[in-house]
Amino acid sequence: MGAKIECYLDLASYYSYITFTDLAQNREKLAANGVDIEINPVLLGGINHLSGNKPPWTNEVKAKYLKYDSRRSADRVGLFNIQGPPDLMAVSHTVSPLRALLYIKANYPEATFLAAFESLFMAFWTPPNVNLIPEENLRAVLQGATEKPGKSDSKKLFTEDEVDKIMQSRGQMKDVLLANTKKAVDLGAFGAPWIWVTNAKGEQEPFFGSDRFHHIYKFLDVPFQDIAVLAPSKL
Ligand SMILES: N[C@@H](CCC(=O)N[C@@H](CS)C(=O)NCC(=O)O)C(=O)O
Repeated sequence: MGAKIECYLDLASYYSYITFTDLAQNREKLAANGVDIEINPVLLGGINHLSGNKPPWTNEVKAKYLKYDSRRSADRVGLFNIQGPPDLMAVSHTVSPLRALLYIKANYPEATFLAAFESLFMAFWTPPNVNLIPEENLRAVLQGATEKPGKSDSKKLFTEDEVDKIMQSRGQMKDVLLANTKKAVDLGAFGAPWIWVTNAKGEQEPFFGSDRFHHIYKFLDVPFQDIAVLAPSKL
């Protein structure tokens, strides 16, 4: 097995979106360094349940801090317009869109799966924050999804018939979503993004969070630029 980054991500996880965006920006260079990326949809609620954890924002003190940290993290990857839905708890049970993504992953090219994932992330986290639980909302986002997410003038990802098929067939992916979620927990997950990395020597380690890429790249032994203080710039 070659070097690989396997990510376990939920649409309702803010830091999963940051991770997804960061990896999209580095995907080509990682491939050039012999590192494959695989994105696995999981239900964060299931991970929390199975691992005995709770979303950090349910703790008032953490929620206060996360206001700063989430904005800084989004700025770092260029997502300047995202914010949590006001009713995050109510819209977090993303089983239906995650199953749709799993169906797309199993039946379409990787680029289509990635563009669909990004379109759903964008809809969920960009005001006015689409609630993806009602069937008609999910259908509308898939219908509007394009090859370049956010650019309505680029080619549509799916025809109306294809959206119908995805909507009708997503129930088939029930067990796959469950298996992915359990697998993440078996790999040690207590939250998302959970990132399981295999290096060229075949060694494997887990990483938690969108802010661990310096550790991941060191473990993978790929060249990267680490955080370093520079001398003050001269005028
Ligand atoms: N420091 C991490 C935080 C990641 C994080 O808080 N993820 C949430 C979901 S969006 C979670 O599952 N947290 C579980 C925990 O903190 O125990 C990052 O920057 O990505």
